[in-house]
Amino acid sequence: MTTGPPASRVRVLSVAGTDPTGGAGVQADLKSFAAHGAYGMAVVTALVAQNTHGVRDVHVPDVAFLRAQLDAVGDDVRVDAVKIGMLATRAVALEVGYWLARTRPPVVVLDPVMVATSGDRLLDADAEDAVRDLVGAAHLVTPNLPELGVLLREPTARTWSAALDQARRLARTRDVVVLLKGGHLGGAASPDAVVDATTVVELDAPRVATTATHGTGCSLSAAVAALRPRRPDWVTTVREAKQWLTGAIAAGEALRVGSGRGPVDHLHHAPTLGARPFGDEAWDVVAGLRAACDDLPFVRALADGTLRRAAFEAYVHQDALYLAAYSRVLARASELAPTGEAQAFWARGASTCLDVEAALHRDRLAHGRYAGVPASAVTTAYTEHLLAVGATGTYAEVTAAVLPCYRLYADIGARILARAGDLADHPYGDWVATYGDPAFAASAAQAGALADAAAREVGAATRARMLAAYVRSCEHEVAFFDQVDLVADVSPGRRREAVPARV
Ligand SMILES: Nc1ncnc2c1ncn2[C@@H]1O[C@H](COP(=O)(O)OP(=O)(O)OP(=O)(O)O)[C@@H](O)[C@H]1O
Ligand SMILES: Cc1ncc(CO)c(N)n1
Repeated sequence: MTTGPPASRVRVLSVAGTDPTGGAGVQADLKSFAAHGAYGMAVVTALVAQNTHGVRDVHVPDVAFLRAQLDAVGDDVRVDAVKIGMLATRAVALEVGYWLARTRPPVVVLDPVMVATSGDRLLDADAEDAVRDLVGAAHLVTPNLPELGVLLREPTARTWSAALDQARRLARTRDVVVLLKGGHLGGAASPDAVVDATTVVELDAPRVATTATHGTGCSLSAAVAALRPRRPDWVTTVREAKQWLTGAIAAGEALRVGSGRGPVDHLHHAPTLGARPFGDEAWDVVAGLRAACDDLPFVRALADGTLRRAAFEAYVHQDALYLAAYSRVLARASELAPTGEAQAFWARGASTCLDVEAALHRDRLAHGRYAGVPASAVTTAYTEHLLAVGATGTYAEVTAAVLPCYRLYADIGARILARAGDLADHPYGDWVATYGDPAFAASAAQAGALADAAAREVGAATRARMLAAYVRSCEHEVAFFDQVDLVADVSPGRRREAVPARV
C-alpha cells in the first residue's frame, strides 16, 4: 500500500463485465472515470461477447481468478472508490462480497445489473439473493425500475411515485442511499431521484430522443463513483453526473458506433481532446495566404535581390513602426503568461524585436530619409489588430495573434536562405540572415509550442477565436508586404500624405 502525499486524482476501481464495443461495462466505466478526472482501474468479472444489438455469449472465469485480480489491486493500491457492475453468477457476487468485507473501500457504488438495454440477462436468476446481500455493503445502489423491484422481491413499479415509494423502503430497510433511475419510464422526461431513509431529491432531465442509450446505467454509476470522494454529498455528486450523462447521451449518435443501440459520448464535454496542435492546424488553414505571400512581387524581388533599394527601405521603415507595437503585444503575452518560462520567453521576444531588429533598421535607414514618416494605413491596421487582441483577448488569443509574425518570417527567411546559399552578394543578406537564422526558427518553434500549450487549456469557443486572430494576422502580413510601391521612390506613409495635395 502506498503512503505519502495525497493522490492527485481519485483512484477508482470498476468491478464489472466487458463490452468489446466499448459502450457498457468495464470499457464504459474507464471512459467515465477519465471523463471525470479520475484514475481508473478495472477487475473483470465476466467476458461478454456483445455489441450494440445484444449479447452473444458470456464467459465467466473461475472465481479463484476473480479473487486473484481483486487481491492484486487491493494488496497494492489504496482504492478511493469502487463501482460494481455486472456480477453474472452467484459465485462471483459472493466473492465480491467477501472482498468488500475484507477491504471496506470508503465509497462503494453498486449498480445491480440484471438485464442489458437489449433485454439480455446479465445475471443468473439464482444470483439475485447474493446481489440483494451486496446492497448491505454498498453506500449507494443505482437500480432502474425493474431492478428495484427485484431487490425488494416486488413487482416492477408502474408509476414514478410507486417507484419512489419502493426506493424509500429499500433505503430505510437496508441503510443505503438509492439512486433510482427513470430511464425505463417513457414520456417526455427522464427523471432520477436520490433517496435515503428520510429524504427524496428528484433530479429532472429531459428525455433525449436518441438510440444512443447503451451503457447509460454503467456510465452514470461510474461517474458517481469517480466524483463522490471529492464532492460533499450524494445529491451534489449525482446532479453533476446526471447533467454530464444527458450531454453524453445527446452526443452519442454522432459517434457512429454500431447500428443498434449505440454508446454515449463520454468525452462530449472535452471537444478539444485529441485535436491537432493549434499551430499545425492554423498553419494548414492559412496555406492559401502563405502561397499568396510567396507570389507577391515584393517578396519575389526581395528573395532574388532585384528589389529596388528605395522600396526595401520604405518597407523597413514601416516594419520598424510595426515592431514597436508588436513588442508591446509580446510584453502583454508575457504579462498574461501562465508560467515563468512562458513569461520569460515573451519578455525576451519583446526586448529582442526592439534590439536586434532595430539594428537592421538603423543600419538600413541611417540617412534618415524616412524620419517622421507616419505608419501607413496598412501598418496601422495590423498593429491595431494586435493591440486590440492584447487589450481584450485571453493569453491564448494573444499567443495566436503574435504567432504568424514569427512563423511566416522564419519560413520565408529559411527558404530564401536555402535558395540563395551564399549571402555575401545578396543585397538584402542582412535581412535574410536575421530571419533565416536557425536561432530565429527555434524562437518561432517555441512561440508555436506556447500557443499549442495555451490551446490545450481552452474550450472550443476560445480556440475558434485563437484561429480567427491567427488568420487575421496572416492577412495583415500579406497586406504588409504588398503595401510597398515597387516603382516610386516613396514610402507608403509618404504616399498617403501626398493624397490631399493632389485633390
Ligand atoms: N433517452 C434518455 N434521455 C435522457 N436520459 C436518459 C435517457 N435514457 C436513459 N437516461 C438516463 O440514463 C441513466 C440510466 O438510466 P436507465 O434507467 O436507462 O438505467 P439502466 O437501465 O440501468 O441503463 P442501461 O441502459 O445501461 O442498462 C438515468 O440517469 C436515466 O435518466
Ligand atoms: C458488461 C455489461 N455490463 C452492464 C451492461 C448493461 O448495460 C452491459 N450491457 N454489459
